[in-house]
Amino acid sequence: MHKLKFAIAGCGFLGNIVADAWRQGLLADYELVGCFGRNAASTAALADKNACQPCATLDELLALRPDYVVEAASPGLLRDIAQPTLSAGANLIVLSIGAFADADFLSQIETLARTTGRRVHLASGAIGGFDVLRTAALMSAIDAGIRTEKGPASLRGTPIFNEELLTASAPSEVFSGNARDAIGLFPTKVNVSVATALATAGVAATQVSINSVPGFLGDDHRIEVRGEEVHVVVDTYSRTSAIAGWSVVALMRNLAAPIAFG
Ligand SMILES: NC(=O)C1=CN([C@@H]2O[C@H](COP(=O)(O)OP(=O)(O)OC[C@H]3O[C@@H](n4cnc5c(N)ncnc54)[C@H](O)[C@@H]3O)[C@@H](O)[C@H]2O)C=CC1
Ligand SMILES: O=C([O-])CC(=O)C(=O)O
Repeated sequence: MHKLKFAIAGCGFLGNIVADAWRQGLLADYELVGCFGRNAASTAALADKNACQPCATLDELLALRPDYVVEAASPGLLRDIAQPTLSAGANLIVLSIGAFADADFLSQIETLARTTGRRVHLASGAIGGFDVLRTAALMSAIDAGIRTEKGPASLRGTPIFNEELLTASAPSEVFSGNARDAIGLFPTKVNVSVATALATAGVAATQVSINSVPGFLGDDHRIEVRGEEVHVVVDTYSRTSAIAGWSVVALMRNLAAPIAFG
């Protein structure tokens, strides 16, 4: 059977979930040909475990002629690899969707995807329901928003963090604004808000509320869209971000399936 070739860019937590799923036989239509990352040890570890090629550069990875490159690294890496990947004839599967809050970058990649005949697939990540969200957005003007709850410790390292959040007894809203400002403040923590915005009202008009909830473990993302005839709520709780890696596995299965969703 002819297999589609895929490669992984970013050999951390989520990249390994995809590779592990492949090794366990859940991506039977694919061959994992290589992986790439800036951390040589984690790149070598993923390659060893999966008997694929460890690559020190994107060029090395693209020389393996993958049909799909799975980006599981960072918004910065997505910016670096999107153009060369499409130009080399590969399709992209993206987790660091926040990079597409930049309208110029988004439009440049959209144009390139059209001219190369390749596609960029946005993984559902830690949320979902893009089908019904996109449908609702077509039907009438909509109000769209996403309310995220996180434990205070997971906000450490962000500009809004302070130690008092750790001892607070009540939930508090630590950010309220639009999706563009949210990803600017939390570049690796709210890809979900940009994904929601791209599926609904756009990054300027999609409301984002981020809440610190004492004692909360994991993330809860509640997306709500109201139109003239429809009211959609998509609420996803996940104890860890593993769901985002698994969403790539589900997406890849759909891409290769004879009977597909969407
Ligand atoms: N769409 C969604 O719902 C979600 C998206 N994400 C995003 O997925 C991405 C991956 O997340 P994790 O696997 O948890 O991160 P991680 O930190 O465990 O792994 C990322 C790997 O990519 C490598 N990397 C990062 N930037 C790089 C660069 N510029 N060049 C080469 N290698 C680079 C790192 O060395 C690391 O090995 C992140 O951008 C994260 O924000 C995470 C959770 C949900
Ligand atoms: O894992 C999550 O719940 C969300 C997340 O990190 C992101 O959107 O980047």
